Amino acid sequence: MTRTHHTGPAIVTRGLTRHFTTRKQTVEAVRGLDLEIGQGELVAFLGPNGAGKSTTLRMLTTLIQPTSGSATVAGHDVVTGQREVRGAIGYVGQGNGAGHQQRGRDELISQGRAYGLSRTAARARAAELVDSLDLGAVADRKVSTLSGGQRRRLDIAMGLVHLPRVLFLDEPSTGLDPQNRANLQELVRQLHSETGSTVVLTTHYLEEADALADRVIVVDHGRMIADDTAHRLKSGLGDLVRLGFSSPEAAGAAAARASRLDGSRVEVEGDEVSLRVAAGSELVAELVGDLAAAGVPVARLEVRRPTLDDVFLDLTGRSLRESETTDQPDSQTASESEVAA
Ligand SMILES: Nc1ncnc2c1ncn2[C@@H]1O[C@H](COP(=O)(O)OP(=O)(O)OP(=O)(O)O)[C@@H](O)[C@H]1O
Repeated sequence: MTRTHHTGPAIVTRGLTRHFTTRKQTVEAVRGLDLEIGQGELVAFLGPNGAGKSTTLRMLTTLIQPTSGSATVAGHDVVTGQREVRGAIGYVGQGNGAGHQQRGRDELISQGRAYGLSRTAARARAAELVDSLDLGAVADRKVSTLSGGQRRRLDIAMGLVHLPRVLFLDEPSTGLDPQNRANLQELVRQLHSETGSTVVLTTHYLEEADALADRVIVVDHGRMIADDTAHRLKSGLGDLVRLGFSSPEAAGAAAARASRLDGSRVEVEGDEVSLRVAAGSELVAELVGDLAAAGVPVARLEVRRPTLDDVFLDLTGRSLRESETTDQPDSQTASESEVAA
């Protein structure tokens, strides 16, 4: 199969906003998102439950309309150019889209037919996908008999049938065990490098965003709070250094000296001093020597590179891992019929 290209960014959003109105309340799921994603980028939307990741994806894939603002995907407006957008994208949602009683291969062929391929072309495309996604051993089994990981691979194959220019994956590895999650990440990476498609995925797995994406867009409460490479987001924080002392007094004295370091942020808790410094390891060696000379020897020492969770904590004052368990979506069960754009 071949595909046509447009020039310009793969995705542009301007003030993209979506509210949901239920009987009880209005939820501002996405609040004024301004975004530009270039062709061929691999981007992760990272954020806790209820942050607005799926809602953003659902607007970009034309499943729901924005309340206000605008978005184009592959050069087409998501409202006025719905058909064109749908022709240009692949979407793998959170639920498994494939029917249960059909064989995987037949699902792929039906999907190809739905996208306008002839029967012969649809068969050929299905065979190609079975081969490239390593589905040979399972393609001729009923979907209902597949494992979670196999089914997820089939879902992705479904999203790729028409060689989409932009592939959206909504939490592709949720519910998979670590081995299958790693396999799936490898598959996404491989697909991205082989097809050159733009790939946008949502995740609440920090490690996934970190390992997979060229660019990480962190969202919280419907807003974008950071947008950069994982590496730059983390290195912007500096290294995290924890020093232990023999007493709180010694820790206080050490903190006073440590705060003289350029750009450091120092906190004291009991007999421990935590600080963040750029290029932590080198400065720490100096600091430890300096403290020993000043009669405040360091008893324990830990230098840690920041994680994306530290970035989230720095931006929001709470940990992404904690907000996973505490931020329950307010009205996840509300049905679409209750919803007003
Ligand atoms: N159909 C709907 N009706 C009412 N509220 C909704 C609807 N869909 C989403 N919401 C609300 O919008 C907010 C954002 O939800 P969304 O599903 O976009 O978050 P998310 O970041 O994808 O979360 P998760 O990681 O749990 O999938 C949540 O408060 C959610 O309850």
